[in-house]
Amino acid sequence: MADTGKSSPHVRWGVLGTGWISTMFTSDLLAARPDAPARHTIAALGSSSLEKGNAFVDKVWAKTPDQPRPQVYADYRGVYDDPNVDVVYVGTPHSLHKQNCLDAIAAGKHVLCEKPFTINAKEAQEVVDAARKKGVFIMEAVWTRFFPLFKALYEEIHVKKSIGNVQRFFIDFGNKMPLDTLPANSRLKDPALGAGALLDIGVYSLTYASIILGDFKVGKEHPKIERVTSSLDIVNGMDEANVVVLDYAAAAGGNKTAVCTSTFRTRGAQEFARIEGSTGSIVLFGLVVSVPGGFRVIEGLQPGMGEADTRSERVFNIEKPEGTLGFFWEADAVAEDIANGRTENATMPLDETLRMMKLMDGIRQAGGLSYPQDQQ
Ligand SMILES: NC(=O)C1=CN([C@@H]2O[C@H](COP(=O)(O)OP(=O)(O)OC[C@H]3O[C@@H](n4cnc5c(N)ncnc54)[C@H](OP(=O)(O)O)[C@@H]3O)[C@@H](O)[C@H]2O)C=CC1
Ligand SMILES: O=C1OC[C@@H](O)[C@H](O)[C@H]1O
Repeated sequence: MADTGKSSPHVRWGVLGTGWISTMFTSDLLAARPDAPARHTIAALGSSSLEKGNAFVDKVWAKTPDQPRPQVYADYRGVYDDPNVDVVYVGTPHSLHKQNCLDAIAAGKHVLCEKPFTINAKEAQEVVDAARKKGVFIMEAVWTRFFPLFKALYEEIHVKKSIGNVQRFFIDFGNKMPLDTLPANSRLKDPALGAGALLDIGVYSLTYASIILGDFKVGKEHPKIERVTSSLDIVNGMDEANVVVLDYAAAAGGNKTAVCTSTFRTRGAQEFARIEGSTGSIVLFGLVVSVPGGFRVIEGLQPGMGEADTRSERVFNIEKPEGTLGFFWEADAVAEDIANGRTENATMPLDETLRMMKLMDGIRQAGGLSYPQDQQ
């Protein structure tokens, strides 16, 4: 079991998959962080082959050779059955998440599963039910929620009330993908693997909108969304781009609208989102939507013609250790939860995952986008 001593919690991870996200997640956990609130060991790695697994370890551990190397397995079963693994990290394509989670749960492991949690809400419910029955911890890895950005935004919007009542929110996640040259079996192109902008990156735009317009409330506490309007641009069985408008009437203050877009066709701007309030606005910026860098608070409204400009501006920048992306924040939260015997995380509870999956199911249904898994 995870170390529950009084010192900082320590968890031993078993990673599934050797792709892009497993590389980034693992590198962040191995990076030196002197003030880290939790300790992480990568105890095991599951891959489709020993060759791939060992090549992954050689590459990822090159910068931190003193960190213990994991046991490498030529399948995922080895990770589920490894007694040195406390929590399984699912870094495989979306369509595999359900089975990987169910297998890890059946083996009694805690789970952190990449976003989107599953292909649809039905699959998500199956996994949630299994985890609850087994009594293990499970969370969807919506890592951006764990950035200090949202705590700082809460302070600005709800404590300092720097921009008055929030009225509108605009966000765009543009992530240009080389769709013409990617192989047909790429997870970004193959509908059977859950390809499409909504599930891959639209989930972030919807997450930000939910947090900002939903008064930072998750799961069953989340205010009702009065109307969802959307348009999916579907090519070869997947949405290459989408637009979703969320109208909230029941949020505090009422009548708030979010315009959320995501696309695989172009790279979005560095200033990716804007929160408009009755007395000011906040502009969010960063590398990409999933890796925010901070925000600018603009107190005061844009002057009208002939009016003096009385606005003032402040900037909040997110600090993190050199060379890291910020995956350690969600990993630390998982470690804290497991060490304290919790089976869900308060920032990203299972009801919030189910709510988001249902929201995306509805958007896909309205736009005529279905995956093979929807028929099962
Ligand atoms: N939080 C974040 O910022 C990000 C999250 N993600 C999420 O992580 C998941 C994986 O994405 P990403 O790492 O980009 O994907 P990759 O294609 O780069 O890697 C996926 C890995 O999964 C394993 N795998 C198992 N079955 C298959 C299959 N049928 N086809 C392809 N790979 C398979 C492979 O590892 P092996 O052969 O070693 O088993 C492969 O390397 C997705 O669900 C995505 O949404 C992705 C990027 C960023
Ligand atoms: O979660 C993600 O964020 C970054 C993107 O590059 C990636 O496709 C997506 O899965």
